[in-house]
Amino acid sequence: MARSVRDYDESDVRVRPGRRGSRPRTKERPAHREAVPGRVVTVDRGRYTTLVDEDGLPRVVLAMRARELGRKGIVVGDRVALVGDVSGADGSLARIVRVEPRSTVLRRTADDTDPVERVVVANADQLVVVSALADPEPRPRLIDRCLVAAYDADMDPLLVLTKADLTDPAPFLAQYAPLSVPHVVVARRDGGVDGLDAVREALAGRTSVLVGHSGVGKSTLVNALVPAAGRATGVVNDVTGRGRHTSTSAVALALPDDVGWVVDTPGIRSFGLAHVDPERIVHHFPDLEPGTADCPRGCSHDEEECALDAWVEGGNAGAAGPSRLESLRRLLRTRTSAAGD
Ligand SMILES: Nc1nc2c(ncn2[C@@H]2O[C@H](COP(=O)(O)OP(=O)(O)OP(=O)(O)O)[C@@H](O)[C@H]2O)c(=O)[nH]1
Ligand SMILES: [Zn+2]
Repeated sequence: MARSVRDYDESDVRVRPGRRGSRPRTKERPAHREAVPGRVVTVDRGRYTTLVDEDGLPRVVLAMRARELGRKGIVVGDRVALVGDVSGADGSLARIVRVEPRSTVLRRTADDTDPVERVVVANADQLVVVSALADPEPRPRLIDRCLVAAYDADMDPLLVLTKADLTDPAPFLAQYAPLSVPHVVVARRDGGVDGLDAVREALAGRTSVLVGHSGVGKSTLVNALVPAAGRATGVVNDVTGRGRHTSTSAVALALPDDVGWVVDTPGIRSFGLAHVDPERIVHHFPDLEPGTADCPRGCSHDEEECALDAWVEGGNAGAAGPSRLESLRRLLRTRTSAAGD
């Protein structure tokens, strides 16, 4: 994580540009008021568990929000500046004085228990939709909704299809082929996970949010990818003193060898799509997008006057044009279909 001190502007933050790792890392380090950068790994009832890596020895630092932050939300994945006791020692509590600008935000849909649509993860660049090929059956409408959420958030989607040992993945893949979404197929073999290397490769160098409904094998995957996942959660719980981690908050886990992050999202089943602008989705179909030039103003791209039909019929999007347009419209329609299914 790059240390960024250039623009700390809080009055109680003393800026010392260019110094890095000059203090010895000891548990006894006194409280000080100089901001250090950290990344939020989980949020639980007003306590933020952050990972601070000043000198290549990452440590878990528990923090609360500073008053001067006002009502600004802090979510998993946020890069923050911490002051106060940033030692990470037992019982210590730092303060978050700044939230760095976010590169992306992923919002969860409003639901029965919480009517407000909320940002759940910041700064992720890939949305990994985990789906079983069987047991439970894939839910294409839910997958489509996740793809739309990814496109809207400017995140790259990745499909991870589990349980290929139970059924042939070909029919499912055929259904998704026109979207050309990257995918990885995994299966259980000899007590291990077959295809794990391909998943690792797809996650390398990225911050990936994993979503998937219950039973698809997401935990199995996370545990295989991050052998220390259980332990990491344990550390978090030691620090927060809250016992077993039962919250439904997302948890960011560092992949071994520092090759990226995965954010596990236990409680997130769907996304709010009502306000998604069709143009943001079409933008991910570069073969079709130029054809919208002749559309009427405010075209939904799913109406009679839409210019895309003529564009595709004219062969402008190649042989795959018709199926691509059909898939695009299928995604556009998820915005109005029921959430969560
Ligand atoms: N046959 C087969 N079973 C699998 C595979 N991956 C996971 N499972 C099984 O599927 C069940 C669900 O796996 P989990 O990893 O707990 O699924 P999850 O998505 O985390 O589900 P929740 O914990 O309910 O959120 C378990 O019994 C796993 O052993 C696979 O590739 N093939
Ligand atoms: Zn149109």
